[in-house]
Amino acid sequence: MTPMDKPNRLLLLSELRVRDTAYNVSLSRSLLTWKRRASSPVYHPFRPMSYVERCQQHRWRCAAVTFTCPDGGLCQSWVGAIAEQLAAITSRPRRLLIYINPYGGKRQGGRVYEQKVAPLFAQAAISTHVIVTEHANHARDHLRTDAELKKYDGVVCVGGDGMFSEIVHGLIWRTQMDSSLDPNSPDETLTSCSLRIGIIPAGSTDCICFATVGTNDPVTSALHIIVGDSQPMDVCSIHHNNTFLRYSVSLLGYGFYGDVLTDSERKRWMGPVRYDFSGLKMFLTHHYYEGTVSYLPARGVVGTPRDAARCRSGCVVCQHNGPKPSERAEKYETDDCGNDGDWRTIRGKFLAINAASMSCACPRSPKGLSPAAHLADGTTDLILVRKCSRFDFLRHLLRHTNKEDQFDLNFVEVHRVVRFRFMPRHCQSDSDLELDLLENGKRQIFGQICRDHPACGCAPAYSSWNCDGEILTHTAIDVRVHCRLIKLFARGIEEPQVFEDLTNPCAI
Ligand SMILES: CCCCCCCCCCCCC/C=C/[C@@H](O)[C@H](COP(=O)(O)O)NC(=O)CCCCC
Ligand SMILES: Nc1ncnc2c1ncn2[C@@H]1O[C@H](COP(=O)(O)OP(=O)(O)O)[C@@H](O)[C@H]1O
Ligand SMILES: [Ca+2]
Repeated sequence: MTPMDKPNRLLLLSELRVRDTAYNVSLSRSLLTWKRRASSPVYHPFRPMSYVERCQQHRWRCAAVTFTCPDGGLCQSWVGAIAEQLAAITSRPRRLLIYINPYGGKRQGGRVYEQKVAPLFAQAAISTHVIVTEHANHARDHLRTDAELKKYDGVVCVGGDGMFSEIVHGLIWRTQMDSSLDPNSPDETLTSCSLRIGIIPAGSTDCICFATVGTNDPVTSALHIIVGDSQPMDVCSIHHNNTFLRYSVSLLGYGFYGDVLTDSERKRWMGPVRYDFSGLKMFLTHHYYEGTVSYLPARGVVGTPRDAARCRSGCVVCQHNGPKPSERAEKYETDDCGNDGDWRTIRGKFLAINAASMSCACPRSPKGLSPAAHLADGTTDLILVRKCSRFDFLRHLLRHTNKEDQFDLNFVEVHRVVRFRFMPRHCQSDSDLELDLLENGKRQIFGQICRDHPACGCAPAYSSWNCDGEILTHTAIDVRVHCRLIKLFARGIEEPQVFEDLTNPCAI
């Protein structure tokens, strides 16, 4: 049962007991509730029943309750009715394909799964096929070609954002091949994946889990999978010269976040703390990059990146803007009869160019890179941080960790877009290239040396794109949002008031 569901028809209402305390217990379709009352006689025990209990900070736990009642027949009616209701819920997965990355985060993926998740899946009678990956892209390639997807109700990854990205790439690719679509065409309207994806967080940032559930807790994620939650999510496709490069669901970042990622990969032995070291180093290095950003603003959508409202469970903005706002991109281009359409262009020197297709909230930044971004509205928030002083950049970064608005600075701008392109300055045209050849050549040579010597002032001409934690091989890219291309076993972050009056909502 999701909090958005309407109250269901009442199926059973009885006075039952838990130990010596009497309760009015009611069962409606998939919702079991009990309220304390004063009462008496001899009671027959049911067998213990598991249910989901909400705890602090969006965590869920599995709890058990044993009811007793005065009459054996009534007891049977209750047990039968509950079993019948649970069997009737078709959204709950019965068979899952699970990939464990033993290499991500603190290298605890296997242990986390065996100790915290497998017992819950067994208790919920979910059958599993578990694959521990042996190398990078093992899960992606298995999903692309080998996996018998018809046998499963969902795919689960145990790992970080990089591991999730592998699953997304495998599933989207397979779905497009099955639909005879060409992933190399940036203008193709892609087919949404039917299988839902579950994330058991065991990586370094785990931003996709945090931003869709509200916490990075393996047990909570396992329970969202068991109750069969579903959260659609936007996906950006990234192309270079009509060649497909990658998909992105969270952060696509050039400049600061690209440099942090490139530097941190060399420090993977440090575990998740590598990002703090590389973050500090890249902040001190203070490289900026020149280039041109063009974008198509999102039109006809409700919501802006500066809204106070947040994307939460049952988000009305996502409901309003879906299901296919990404098609607006094509509409703009054709409406304007070959002109530039509604494309806007900005040239400049940037410390960071970030596209956040969701808030990108994570433990390092609980409100995220773009706090008002939406999971399933068909848009991405394009954040441009222009060249500024170190002090000002620090002010901007620190605002990711407190209540102040990180966009309320004169060197930062944010646009809600459906498509954008980036061209680094030195790729712009042959004449530009000739003019800059000498200078650029020097910079390239010194850039290599000077990465580790920020004081000498020589900056590299190019950064890399950080695409959900993976480094992109190209800098000039064409990015397009595909509305609701995938679905997660999640429901979005719940507002506290959603569950204050639903204390015992889900039987397992
Ligand atoms: C001086 C105070 C600085 C505070 C800056 C805080 C800003 C943090 C924003 C973090 C956004 C993270 C977006 C998520 C990116 C992940 O996809 C990616 C890979 O994750 P995983 O595979 O689980 O390792 N993580 C990163 O790129 C790390 C960025 C860290 C930046 C400091
Ligand atoms: N068995 C493996 N050995 C090495 N790398 C792997 C393996 N399985 C997956 N990977 C790769 O590990 C990288 C990091 O994975 P991820 O789960 O995101 O951890 P982290 O959050 O620590 O980056 C991803 O690029 C993924 O493709
Ligand atoms: Ca979005």
